[in-house]
Amino acid sequence: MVSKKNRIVIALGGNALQANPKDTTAESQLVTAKNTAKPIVDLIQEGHEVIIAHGNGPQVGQIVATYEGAAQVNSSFPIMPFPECGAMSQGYIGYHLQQAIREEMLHRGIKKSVAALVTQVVVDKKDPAFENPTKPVGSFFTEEEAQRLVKEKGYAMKEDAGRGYRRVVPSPEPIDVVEAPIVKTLVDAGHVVITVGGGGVPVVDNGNGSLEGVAAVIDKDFASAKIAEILDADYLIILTAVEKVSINFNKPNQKDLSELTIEDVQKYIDEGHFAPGSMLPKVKAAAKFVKSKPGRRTLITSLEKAKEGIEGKTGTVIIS
Ligand SMILES: Nc1ncnc2c1ncn2[C@@H]1O[C@H](COP(=O)(O)OP(=O)(O)O)[C@@H](O)[C@H]1O
Ligand SMILES: NC(=O)OP(=O)(O)O
Repeated sequence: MVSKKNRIVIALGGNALQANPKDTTAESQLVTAKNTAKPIVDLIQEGHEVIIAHGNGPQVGQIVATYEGAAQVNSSFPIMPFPECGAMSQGYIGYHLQQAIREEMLHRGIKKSVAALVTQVVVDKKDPAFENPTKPVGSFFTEEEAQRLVKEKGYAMKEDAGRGYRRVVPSPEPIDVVEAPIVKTLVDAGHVVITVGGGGVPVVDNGNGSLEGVAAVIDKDFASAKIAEILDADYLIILTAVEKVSINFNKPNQKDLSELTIEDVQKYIDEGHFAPGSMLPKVKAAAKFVKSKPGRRTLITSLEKAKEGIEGKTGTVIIS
């Protein structure tokens, strides 16, 4: 699929980075990051300019829950605001990715630097998403546990694509990436950049030159499409837990798709084939990026199949 030298934004799923939902330890995530680094460094080795974005749904939820748990044990322990937890998740995941990518590049004799940049993304404080939480964060719960959390903590809980119940938080649309000029400077200079982690820390512009963090989680697929547009990227590659996008997902008549036009995407969205909070934002972000300029393409595939997907052997390609 990717032949000549290109500028490529790779979006890594937060769930995909915690490959085993039963093992959400940092040690396990670092192992996944090391495996993830391989197909990323393949692209770097081929001479492509690579920018990495990543999700943080499970991780930010776990950070929030850790602070809440600590405050229950010791009331002098502060509750950490959501945007600060988002920034921590960027540091946590960015650290793993930069360590893994650096090591893989060193191993292959590639002399490049990699840096994770704490990135703020501007959202509209009047975005209707604030009234309707949709973004799943944190661990998966049974229906019973979810009902208890609604009662005890006032969380909004929703079923997540047949995998169990998760807390949901508002997910406003990304408008602008505050640090985009710095990302561009670093990429132009040949460095590998990890940015818009967790969709970026959501901030609103107060109109007086100051930015203020807000309690939300931006969808990293939309943030990735946004930074890809700003950087004039050729490709957006969304790596998640499934090899291909499907229609009739999880049903006996499930059909995996290899290629989708933006018209197909709209048709299947209208028919309700993509679960909100999981596959729906991916296909929407894919179509948005492809539509933004002729020649742009998006690939959606799994971390494990990334290499084959990039070689055009599997995955779902979205074209105009
Ligand atoms: N139509 C569909 N085709 C493929 N996967 C789907 C579909 N609808 C929902 N899904 C689910 O979406 C998941 C990807 O979303 P999610 O786990 O939120 O991604 P991320 O890797 O970005 O964290 C897949 O693993 C799958 O369980
Ligand atoms: N922020 C975000 O989109 O995270 P996930 O990829 O984990 O859903």
